[in-house]
Amino acid sequence: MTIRVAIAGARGRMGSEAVKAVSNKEGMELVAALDYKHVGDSLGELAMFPPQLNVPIYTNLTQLIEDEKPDVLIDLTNPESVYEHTKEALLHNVRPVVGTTGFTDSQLEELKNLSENNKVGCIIAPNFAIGAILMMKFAKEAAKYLPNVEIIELHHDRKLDAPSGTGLKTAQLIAEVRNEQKQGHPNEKETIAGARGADFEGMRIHSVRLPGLVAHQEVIFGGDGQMLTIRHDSYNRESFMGGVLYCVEAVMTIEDLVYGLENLI
Ligand SMILES: NC(=O)C1=CN([C@@H]2O[C@H](COP(=O)(O)OP(=O)(O)OC[C@H]3O[C@@H](n4cnc5c(N)ncnc54)[C@H](O)[C@@H]3O)[C@@H](O)[C@H]2O)C=CC1
Ligand SMILES: O=C(O)C1=N[C@H](C(=O)O)C[C@H](O)C1
Repeated sequence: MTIRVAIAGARGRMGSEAVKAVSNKEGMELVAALDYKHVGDSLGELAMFPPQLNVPIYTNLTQLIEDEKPDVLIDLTNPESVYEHTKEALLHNVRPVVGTTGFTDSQLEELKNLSENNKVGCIIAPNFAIGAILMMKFAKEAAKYLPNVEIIELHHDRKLDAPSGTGLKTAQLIAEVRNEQKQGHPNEKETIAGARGADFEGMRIHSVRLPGLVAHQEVIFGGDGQMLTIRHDSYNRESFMGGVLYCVEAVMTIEDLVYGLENLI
């Protein structure tokens, strides 16, 4: 069976890479793109894609679903749009594979309920790169033995959300095995607000944004006379595509919402 795939955010940094990956994947057909420009055009009319890419661009998701009947919607848009897209897809029995970050806890909860009640599979993956998944798994394991930990995530300066979805997910996984604890000196004071980073159950998350970066993270553990650093680097967006294609296949086999690829591999 060929999986009919639509991509929201197809003109973006991740979306355009996903267009290439899905178009070249046997067993998948790219049937439509959603973006908020170029309605009625096909992707092949845009300079960034090969002219033979005859895939219609929609600006309205409901219309896209009605016309093109995708099995899967890959969302690579932005924190403002992703929740509505995912909900809309689930309500129309289209299975979302979501890479976009920036969900609130209540949005995740609501989508989980919707996915389970409608028995429509959904994968929300803050990071599709296998190395990043392993970094998170190893960090969770290390935190059982070294509970003093800080996260430094580093990204390109076009990124909208901070901390990154990966930084947040790493902190959530560590919190599953670590009791909440305040780190640093009990009387420490910030003389410039934010100097100690964001506080997640006493764990500090620091967000660096610079041109030249793609997506990088260090999880640093301190112990008596020792330090452990677990680091992952994505040097390009191809690094995420194996995970994207894996999720498109996997989402066809599940009937609930999976948050994080570490739950599937
Ligand atoms: N899960 C993962 O492994 C990864 C996730 N990301 C996430 O993917 C998202 C996209 O990242 P980039 O590609 O760097 O961003 P980008 O800004 O390059 O692309 C976003 C695209 O979405 C489109 N868009 C925005 N609102 C829309 C709407 N309402 N309807 C349709 N299209 C809309 C924009 O026109 C643009 O083409 C971000 O949330 C980022 O954090 C990025 C890299 C890896
Ligand atoms: O915006 C990005 O680029 C990335 N976003 C995701 C995140 O917020 O963790 C995944 C990856 O780090 C790249």
